[in-house]
Amino acid sequence: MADGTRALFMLFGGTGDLALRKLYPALFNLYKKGSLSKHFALLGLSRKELSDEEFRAKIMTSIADETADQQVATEFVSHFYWKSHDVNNMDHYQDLKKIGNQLDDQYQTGGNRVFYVSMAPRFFGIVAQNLQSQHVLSENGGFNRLVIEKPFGRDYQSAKELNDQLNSGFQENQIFRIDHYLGKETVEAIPVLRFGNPLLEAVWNQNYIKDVQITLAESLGVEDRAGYYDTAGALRDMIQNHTLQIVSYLAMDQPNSFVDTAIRAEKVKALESMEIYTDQGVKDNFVRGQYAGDEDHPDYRHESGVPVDSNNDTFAAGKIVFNNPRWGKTPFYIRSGKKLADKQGRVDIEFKKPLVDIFAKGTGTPGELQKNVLTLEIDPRVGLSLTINTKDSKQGLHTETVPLDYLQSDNRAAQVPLPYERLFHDILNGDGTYFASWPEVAAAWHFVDPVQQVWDTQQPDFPNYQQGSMGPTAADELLARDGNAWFYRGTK
Ligand SMILES: NC(=O)C1=CN([C@@H]2O[C@H](COP(=O)(O)OP(=O)(O)OC[C@H]3O[C@@H](n4cnc5c(N)ncnc54)[C@H](OP(=O)(O)O)[C@@H]3O)[C@@H](O)[C@H]2O)C=CC1
Ligand SMILES: O=C1O[C@H](COP(=O)(O)O)[C@@H](O)[C@H](O)[C@H]1O
Repeated sequence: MADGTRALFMLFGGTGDLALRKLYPALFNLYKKGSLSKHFALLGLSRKELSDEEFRAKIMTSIADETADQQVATEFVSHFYWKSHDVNNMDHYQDLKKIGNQLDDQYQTGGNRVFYVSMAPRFFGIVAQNLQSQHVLSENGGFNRLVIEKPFGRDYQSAKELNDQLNSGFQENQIFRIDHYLGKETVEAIPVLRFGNPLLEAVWNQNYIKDVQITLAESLGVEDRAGYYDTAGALRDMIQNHTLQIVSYLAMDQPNSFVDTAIRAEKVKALESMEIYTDQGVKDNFVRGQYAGDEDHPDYRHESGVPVDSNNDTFAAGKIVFNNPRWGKTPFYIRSGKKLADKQGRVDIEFKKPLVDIFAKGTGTPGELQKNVLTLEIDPRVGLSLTINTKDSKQGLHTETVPLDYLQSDNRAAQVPLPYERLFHDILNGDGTYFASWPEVAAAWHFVDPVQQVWDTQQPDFPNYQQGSMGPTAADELLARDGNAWFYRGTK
C-alpha cells in the first residue's frame, strides 16, 4: 500500500456510536493485516474530557470481538490519543495543529492526514471550513483527505451548500463521501461481473433484459434512531444514496479503464440519464409506505421518539426509466423499507424469454420456458445465481428451470473485509472508486427531490403495510401495470 500506510487520523466524533461499533474494528483489521504500519496514529476528538488511557480502554472494548490476542490489541491501541475538542471553538483548532505536528514527527507519518467527520451532518461543513481556515491541514507535503459520513444533505440545495463548504478547504479528489453499501462484497463485484464476462455484458441492455429489481429490505424498525430517521424517511435514508449508487453500477457504460475518475464519469452519465418525474410522473411511478402495528409491536407512529402524527415514509418503491440507448424500454424497480419480511439486500435481473417458445408444442407435456433471472445477493448472504431453462430428467420433453449458484462459504465469509475496512483501505490509497462523487450525489438528489416534494404536499393514507410483509400492495401494483412482478417475495 505504498505510502498510504503512513497516516495520522483525526477522528471527529471519536466516542460516537459509529466510531465505536464500526470504525475502530475496521482500522484494527487493517492493522492486523499489515495495511496500517507502525507509522500511524489516531487522534480521537469530541467534547468529552478523557485521558489517553480512558480512550484506549474504549478502543479495547470496541475491538474485543476482533481478536483474542491481547498483545496485538495493546500495540494497536498504543497508537491512539485523545483531545477534548469542540468543533465550534476556534481556539481548539490551534491545539489540533500542534498535536498533529507532534504526532507526525513521533510516528513519521509523512504528513499524511485523514480527517474523518463521524458526527451529526450539521457539523460536516463547519469542520471542513475550520480545518482549512485554522491551518490544521498538513503542510508537510503529505496528503490531506476528508471523509464525510452520511447523510449528504436532505435535498439538492442543502447538499450543494454542504459541498460548497467542503470545497472551501478540499478539492473533489480529497473528499471521500462514505456510502457503506459500496464497501459490500457483492456491490464491489458488480463491475467485474459485468465487464469481466462478455457473455453478460453482451446482453446487458434493453434488448435482452426485461427489468431490473433492487431490494434493500430490513426486518428491523426505526430502533433508537427516530430523531434522525423521522426527518429523513426511506427515500432519503436508503434510496437517494445506497440504492441509486447500486443502480449506477448496474446501469453505467463500460469505462475506458478501471480507475476512479473514469468509473465516476460513467456512473454520472447513467444517473443523469434517469428520467426526472413531473408531479404526475411521481404519482404514477413512486409508492411510499409506513408500517402498521400488530398485537406485539407498535406501529411506526408509536415507536419511541416518533411524533404520533408522523407522515414519514418507512418504505419507498419506485420505477426508474433511463433516457439512453442502452436501457430505453427496460425499467429498473427499486424498493427499500423497514419492518419488512426479511433482512434482504439483492438485485434480480430478469431477462426476456425467447421470442418463440419452440418447446411449447413438443411431445409429452412440455413446461413453459421461464425467464432467466440473475440474482446478486448482497445481504445477509453473499452470492449469485442464474436460473436457466433445461430439460428435466423424465421420459419425453419437459422443460424445467435450474439455478446455477454461487454462495460464499462461511470460511470465505470469515476472511472478507468489513465494509468500513475496505473503504478505509481505499481512502489510504486515495482511491475514490467506491465513494460517491459530487456530480453523482447531485444527480441522485435531482431525481429524488421531485418525489419528496410531491410527498411533502400530499396527505398519505398511513399506516399502509403490515410488519413482516414486503410493503404496501401499491408496490406490487407498480410492477403489475407493466406486466411484471417482484421476483423476491419474502420468506414469511
Ligand atoms: N451510528 C450508525 O450506525 C451510523 C451513523 N452514521 C453517520 O455517522 C455520523 C455519526 O453518527 P453516530 O456515531 O451515530 O453519532 P453519535 O451521536 O453517537 O456521536 C456523535 C459524536 O459527535 C460528538 N460531538 C457532538 N457535538 C460535538 C461538538 N460540538 N464538538 C465535538 N464533538 C461533538 C459526540 O461526542 P461529545 O458529546 O462528547 O461531544 C460524539 O462523539 C452521523 O453522520 C451519522 O449519520 C451513518 C451510518 C450508520
Ligand atoms: O445507511 C443506513 O443503512 C442501514 C442498513 O445498513 P445495512 O448495512 O445493515 O444493510 C439502515 O438501517 C439505516 O437506516 C441507514 O441509515
